[in-house]
Amino acid sequence: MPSKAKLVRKAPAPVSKVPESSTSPPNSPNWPALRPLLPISDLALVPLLADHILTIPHFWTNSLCKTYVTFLQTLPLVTTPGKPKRGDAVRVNDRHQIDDASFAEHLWRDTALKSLVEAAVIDGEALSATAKRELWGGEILGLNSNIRIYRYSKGQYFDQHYDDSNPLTFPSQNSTSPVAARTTWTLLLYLTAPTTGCRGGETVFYPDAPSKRAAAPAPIVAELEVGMALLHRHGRECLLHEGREVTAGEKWVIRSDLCVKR
Ligand SMILES: O=C(O)CCC(=O)C(=O)O
Ligand SMILES: [Fe+2]
Repeated sequence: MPSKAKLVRKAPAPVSKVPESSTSPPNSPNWPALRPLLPISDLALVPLLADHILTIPHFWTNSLCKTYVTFLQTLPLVTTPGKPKRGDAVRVNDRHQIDDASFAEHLWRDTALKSLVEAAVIDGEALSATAKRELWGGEILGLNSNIRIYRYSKGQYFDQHYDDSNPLTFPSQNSTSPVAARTTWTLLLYLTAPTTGCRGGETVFYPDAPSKRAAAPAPIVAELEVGMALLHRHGRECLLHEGREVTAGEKWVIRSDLCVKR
């Protein structure tokens, strides 16, 4: 007979999840914990186009991205209906959209995002309070609770478009009444890249020509990198942009927006 000790099974290690809060919707997914992450000292805002496009390489680690792709595959994704509404860009991908203020808050506070955005050190220079307000479009509150998950498979893409700034109400930290807010920058977090077998899918920006007669500047290509976050200004100052067609593998993206006080 086996000894008692041998029969005692080790309890499975608890899977730590993003803790639920009162701001989780009833159908909130069981988001995996946001770790491992690199220390903030290893991360920085890197301009791709000054004042318009900033990236944070290695914002999420490869292993966290892998955990998320596995998890996100279990969510119900909706394939874009073939014909867009009038005025809407052609988006051909599979999407899961959820209003989840709790997850948005974790993505903001439990990662380096809040610190990097609030510190706004760009090219080694810390912006003044005024320059920060100008850059972010106001007093920063956090991330839009409207979380969008995109999966692009071979042949899928997001055609050229501009992202709108949207008015919304933001859950308040210290008072019960929500704060009037608006979105000012798009956040894209890439979970896959050529290193995971995804080809194509780059986000490409088309800056306006400086004058009618001037030639259009060269497009700016954000190459996919696993765990890289990209922020770009949207609303009135949004650059025309697209998600190029994926030609192999899958492109996975988490999208939210930076919100400021209205
Ligand atoms: O997937 C991309 O690269 C672009 C996504 C995008 O433009 C959007 O969500 O508005
Ligand atoms: Fe967009």
